[in-house]
Amino acid sequence: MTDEKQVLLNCENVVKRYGSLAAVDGMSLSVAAGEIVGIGGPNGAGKTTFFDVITGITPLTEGSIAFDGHDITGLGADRICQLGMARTFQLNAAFESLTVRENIDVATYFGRAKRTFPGLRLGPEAREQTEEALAFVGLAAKADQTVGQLPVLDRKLLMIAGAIATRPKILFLDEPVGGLNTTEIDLIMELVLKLKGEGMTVVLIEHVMRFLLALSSRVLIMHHGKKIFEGLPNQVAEDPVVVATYLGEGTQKRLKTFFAEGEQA
Ligand SMILES: Nc1ncnc2c1ncn2[C@@H]1O[C@H](COP(=O)(O)OP(=O)(O)OP(=O)(O)O)[C@@H](O)[C@H]1O
Repeated sequence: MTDEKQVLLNCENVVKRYGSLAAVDGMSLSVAAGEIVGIGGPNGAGKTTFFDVITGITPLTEGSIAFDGHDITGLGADRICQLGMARTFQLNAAFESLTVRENIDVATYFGRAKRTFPGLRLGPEAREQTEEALAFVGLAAKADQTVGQLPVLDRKLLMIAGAIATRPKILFLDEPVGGLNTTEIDLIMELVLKLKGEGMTVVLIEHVMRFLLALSSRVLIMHHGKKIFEGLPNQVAEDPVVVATYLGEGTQKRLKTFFAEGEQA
């Protein structure tokens, strides 16, 4: 569990209602600096909505969120980003007709408290943020390509680049490997480990359990807007409620083998 002194993010009893539907229904989560926390759960469990509420994309209905010494409950996404929180999206969101570099420039600009209006002008420090992010994810050689031409892997890398260009203290990744093949999944895994190596705190949502469980130091499983499990990665497949509502027996068996082989290695 997290040490009180190191807590970077603290969500308490967060509720998000859409009409009569409680998409997030009393979620609490503490994340310590340097942790990788994984969130899983069936489709429609409320995982993305929980990210949306934390990152200020949509206002919460009830509860409170503290981040890095600030009460961020009710703040907008730009202000929250400027305080050091960045995210990627499940869909490959990008400005299709802009180049890779221009897309990251937009993110860099969004993350800066001091913006130069009018127009999207970046000073030398902001330029450096964009170039660093490009290099970090390995997209520097494609910086001048139009995003519309990029394959799925590069689009995923682009979103991560945009997020880290804002120099966040915490990074939220929403299904960073959805739609990728095994080699590509491994590449993103390496990238997340590289970020962790640099001290980044990460919260990630993923259905690819191998990815989720290998990277996370702690895992939460959501169902109907609620947390139904919180524990170590190797405990997930042991939990009867998680197996019944999410994993199924086939995945449970595969995951048990995965951890047994890991222990032998
Ligand atoms: N803007 C919205 N308006 C109304 N209902 C919404 C809205 N956004 C999400 N929901 C509903 O909230 C519930 C949770 O959706 P959410 O996308 O957060 O789930 P999820 O766990 O991320 O699912 P997935 O794994 O499929 O991405 C769903 O029933 C969804 O239809």
